[in-house]
This record gives sequence, C-alpha cells and structure tokens, in this order.
Amino acid sequence: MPTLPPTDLVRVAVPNKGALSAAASEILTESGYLQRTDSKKLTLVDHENGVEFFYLRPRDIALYVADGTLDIGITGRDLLRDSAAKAEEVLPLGFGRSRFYFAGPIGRYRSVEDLAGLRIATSYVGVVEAHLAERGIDASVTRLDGAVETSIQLGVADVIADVVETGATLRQAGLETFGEVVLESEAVLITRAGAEPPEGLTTFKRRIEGVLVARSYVMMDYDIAEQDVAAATAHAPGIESPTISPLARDGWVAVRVMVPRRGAQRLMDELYDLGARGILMTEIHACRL
Ligand SMILES: Nc1ncnc2c1ncn2[C@@H]1O[C@H](COP(=O)(O)OP(=O)(O)OP(=O)(O)O)[C@@H](O)[C@H]1O
Ligand SMILES: O=P(O)(O)OC[C@H]1O[C@H](OP(=O)(O)OP(=O)(O)O)[C@H](O)[C@@H]1O
Ligand SMILES: [Mg+2]
Repeated sequence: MPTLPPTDLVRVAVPNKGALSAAASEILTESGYLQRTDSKKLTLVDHENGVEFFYLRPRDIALYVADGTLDIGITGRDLLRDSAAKAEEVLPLGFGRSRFYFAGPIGRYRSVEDLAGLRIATSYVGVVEAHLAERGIDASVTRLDGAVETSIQLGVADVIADVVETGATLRQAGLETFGEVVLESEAVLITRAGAEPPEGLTTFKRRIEGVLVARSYVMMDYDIAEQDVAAATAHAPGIESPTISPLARDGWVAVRVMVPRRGAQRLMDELYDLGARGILMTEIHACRL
C-alpha cells in the first residue's frame, strides 16, 4: 500500500458507505469531531482536534490500519476477522450489530456437519474457511460480492453464509439459518496489532467512551429525607458515588446519581415508593469518567 507523508494529525479510517457509515459519523460528531456533510467527500481534516478522517470501504479499513498507513479505524468485527489483517479491537462501539450464520432452504440442513461436500456462497470467505477448518469440514467456498441469498435459487450454491440482522432477507429468499451462530459482530475501534498505541489514541478513545456511557446512562436527581438516603442509594449507587447536597428543607437532601438508562423508569417508581420526591431524569450528552 502507498504510504502517506508524515503528519502530526491522527489518521482515522471511517466507513464511507454501507451499514456502518452513518452511525460511525454520528458517534464521531457526538464526540466533538468534525464530520463530512457531503457523502462524496473522501477525506476531511479536523485541525482543531488534530485528526484527519479517511472515508473508506469498511472491508479495506483493517488493511490500512494493519500496515500502519492509518492509525485508527472503525470497522465491523466480522470484516476485521475476515481480512485476517494484523489489526486489533480496542473498543466495541455498540452499533452495527449482526450475527453471521450458515443458511439454506427451509428444513434441509441442521448442523455445520451437514456442510461437508457442499458449495457455500459468501462475501466472507475468510470467516467461513476459518470456521470450517476449525471443525475439520471440507466444503467448497465461493466468494460473491453481495445478494448471496439468490445464489441458491440460481443453482450456484447449496448454502450461503452471511450477515443476518432482522432475518427479513433470508425469509424473502425462502431460507433459514442452521447450526450455531458463527460470529457475533458489531462496529469496533481498531489499531495496528503488536505495535505501540498510536499517538492520540487515548484521547480519541476516551471521547468515544464518553459518548457510549452517555448513551447508556441518564442522570437522576431527587430529593429525599435524610433517614431514607441509605435505602435509596442502595438501589442506585451510581458509577463512582452519589452526590448528596443539603436542601433548605430541614432533614432533607438532594441526591444526584448516574443510572443505567435501561430500567430507569422502574427505578423512579422505586425511589418514589421509598419517599423520594421531585425525581428528575435528564440526558447526558457526553462525559469523562
Ligand atoms: N443488515 C446488515 N447488512 C449488512 N451488514 C450489516 C448489517 N447490519 C450490520 N452490518 C455490519 O456492517 C458491516 C458491513 O458493512 P458493509 O459496508 O459491507 O455494509 P453493507 O450494508 O453490506 O454495504 P454494501 O452492501 O454497500 O457493501 C459488517 O460489519 C456487518 O456485520
Ligand atoms: O437480516 P436482514 O435485516 O435482512 O439483513 C441482512 C442482509 O443485509 C445485508 O445485505 P445488504 O443490504 O448489505 O446487500 P448486499 O447483499 O448487496 O450487501 C446482508 O448481506 C444480508 O443480505
Ligand atoms: Mg452488504
């Protein structure tokens, strides 16, 4: 791969199209980075934050990062594995979740052992061949670029191996998954394997982590009588420790605590039952813990 001239900027690869592209740019924007407004733009310098973004096919991103051409990348775990590139996950990003399965005509196959001697069509040859080799199964694997579901109807494959998200595409094609899930994937932050962490990774990662926490936590504020504080904070201890401030009303305090977004409404009910009043839930946009 051609190498770029040296630069002080941290070079970050971002999916330019496909299932990960919009969500990747969104998390970067929420992390305070400049993002492109024109989807045809291929690179973008964010001078203020010392980062240059390269919009690339997610399948190629692990290769650029593995050879050190780019410092950090966002891609799918399945694409990273498929490439066998020497890049490693440093942070799961919680979006672009999918499962990778074998699938065939409804009712025809049951387990991975049934694959012996079959023709398998997939866009993920690396993942499939590694999975078959681990199990000692001999089958022929054909690489297709996409729309792999149709290859069975067209008679070029017996089974497919592909990403399943909702399952709608398989149903449309009269197919079903069989065997165990091959791989659970989501978008991941990657860097070059076995190398010093790139300059700027710590800040970049901390910013994104701040957004991930902000997405999964909310801020809860409530007022409560002093004697009930212990019971209330036992329900919601927060990440570090709750902030407790005095109130003008004698014997009462204000409590502020970060709580998981999931179950936050139920927690409000419980706090109310414990005697808390003025319970407020607010969004966190970003944080550094
Ligand atoms: N419904 C989905 N279809 C495809 N990939 C998905 C889906 N949901 C999540 N992903 C993840 O997105 C990545 C695939 O990226 P890619 O850009 O190839 O997406 P794509 O939607 O298949 O794009 P294209 O079809 O334009 O190549 C993989 O990591 C995959 O696990
Ligand atoms: O389970 P589902 O929600 O139906 O999603 C999975 C489908 O989406 C992807 O195809 P994509 O739209 O990327 O088209 P492609 O096959 O041309 O890549 C993937 O390859 C599956 O076909
Ligand atoms: Mg696709």
